[in-house]
Order: sequence, then structure tokens, then C-alpha cells
Amino acid sequence: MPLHHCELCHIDLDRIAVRRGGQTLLQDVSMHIHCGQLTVLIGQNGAGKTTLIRALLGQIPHTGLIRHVDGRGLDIPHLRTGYVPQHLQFDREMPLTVRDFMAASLSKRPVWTGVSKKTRARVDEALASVNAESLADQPLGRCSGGELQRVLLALAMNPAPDLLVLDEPVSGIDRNGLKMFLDTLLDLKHSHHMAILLVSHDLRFVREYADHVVLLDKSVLAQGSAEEVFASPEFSAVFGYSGEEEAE
Ligand SMILES: Nc1ncnc2c1ncn2[C@@H]1O[C@H](COP(=O)(O)OP(=O)(O)OP(=O)(O)O)[C@@H](O)[C@H]1O
Repeated sequence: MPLHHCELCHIDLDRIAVRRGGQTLLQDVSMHIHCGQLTVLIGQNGAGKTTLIRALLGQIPHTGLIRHVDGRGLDIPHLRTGYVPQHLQFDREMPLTVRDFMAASLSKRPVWTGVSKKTRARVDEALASVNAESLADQPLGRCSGGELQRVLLALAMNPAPDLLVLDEPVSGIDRNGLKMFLDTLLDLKHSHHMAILLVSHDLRFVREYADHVVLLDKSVLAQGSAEEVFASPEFSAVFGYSGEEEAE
């Protein structure tokens, strides 16, 4: 399927390849991630989705080009990236509230000096922007999977990035929580016109929410609208059933 160009800025991935431990994990991955759009990366376990995200974030070496380009095709320096990881490893017994955790992450001041009024206001605003203001005084260790994702999203949005990357942020969240999370993402997409790249295994929600879908298996097998990708022979070959069945 051809790449679609638009007049807006986008992140341009050109023939990205990653080799590790003598193995080719990604090869010839070319795609655009447009601002103002939710791009969803799908593919089976081990297809290389996390690897692509790590390459995008500069965490692992890759070949090929990653450019941030404006509507005229000119380079925009310094791509600001926000990242919501799959998991957060921490001691759940730690006596730390969501507000303290956010304050420690957003402020340069040592935690033991307390939270300044300015930081407190910034934390409250950040939590409110993801509909999580009620979590401020809750211990971090008591947050559910969905609540924790909101807190991490609030952090990734401060300051607002050009590209927000979320690696399967919704695993372990019930369907209502997932819908709430995706609705928050939609609000952010509209209010900030940022590019969002989301890895998801939930194909029903992909169909409902994605502006652009990329099917990955080491390289890009298909990309386009959800309808186009779900109807492609590549989709049936990867998932073992037609995307038309998924819609029923
Ligand atoms: N550091 C590494 N060295 C060698 N191989 C690796 C390394 N990291 C990941 N891999 C392999 O790369 C392949 C792609 O892994 P990756 O985690 O990117 O897949 P994924 O599509 O995100 O899978 P999932 O949907 O299960 O999260 C897997 O076969 C994995 O075993």
C-alpha cells in the first residue's frame, strides 16, 4: 500500500532496520506518523513493535533515518517525545502518593524539601488533563493498572511532546477503563494536535479509534486506514482470520 502524504507535519521513518545478537529484528520499516492522528501499530507477539518504539526513542541503535518534517518537507530539529511504558516496576509498599511521585518527576527540587505551591499546581493541572485529579492523594502502590497508566500519561504529557508513544498501555485494564483511556487520548490528540503512536493488541478498539494502522512483522506488511488493513490478505495471513470477521 502506498504511503499517504498530507500537508501537515509528520515523523518520517525511512528504511529503519535493527539488528541485535546477530538477528534481524526489523528490516526496511518505512512509515509516516502524522501529527493530529492516532497511528496504531499492530502485529503478533515478537513482531518487533517494542523494538521499533525503542529505536524511535533512541534507546537502541538502528540504521535508516528518523526525521521530523514540516508540511513543506523541511526538517524540524529536536523531536520532543513523550513515552508511556508497558509497565512500571516499583515497590508497591513505598509510602508515596501520586502527587509526591508526580512532583518528584516534574520538579528539579529534592523530594525531601517538600512540594512547592507552583509544582503542586502543575501536578494538579497535569492530573486534571487526564481526568485523574481524584488520584492525587492516593498512594501510588494502590493505583490500579488503569489509574497508573493515567498517571504515566500525565507525566508523558509534561511538557506536551510532538510525538506521544504508548506501548500497549492498556493491558490489564477492563473494557470501561480502556475506553476511558482511549477517549482521553482522543481529547489530547484534538487539543494538542500531536502525533500519537500506540501499540495495541485490542483489534476492536483499533478499528474504532485508529486514524492510521500499521501491520508489522519485522517490516511493514500493510498500512492504511483500519478498514484497508483489516481487509488486506496480509492481515488474514498474520492473524489467521479475516478482519471482516473481527467487525462482526
Ligand atoms: N535485546 C535483544 N536481543 C535479541 N533479540 C531481542 C532483543 N530484544 C527483543 N528481541 C527479540 O526481538 C523480537 C521482537 O521483540 P519485540 O519485543 O519488539 O516484539 P513485540 O512485537 O513488541 O512483541 P509483544 O507483542 O509480545 O510485546 C522477539 O523475537 C524478541 O525475542
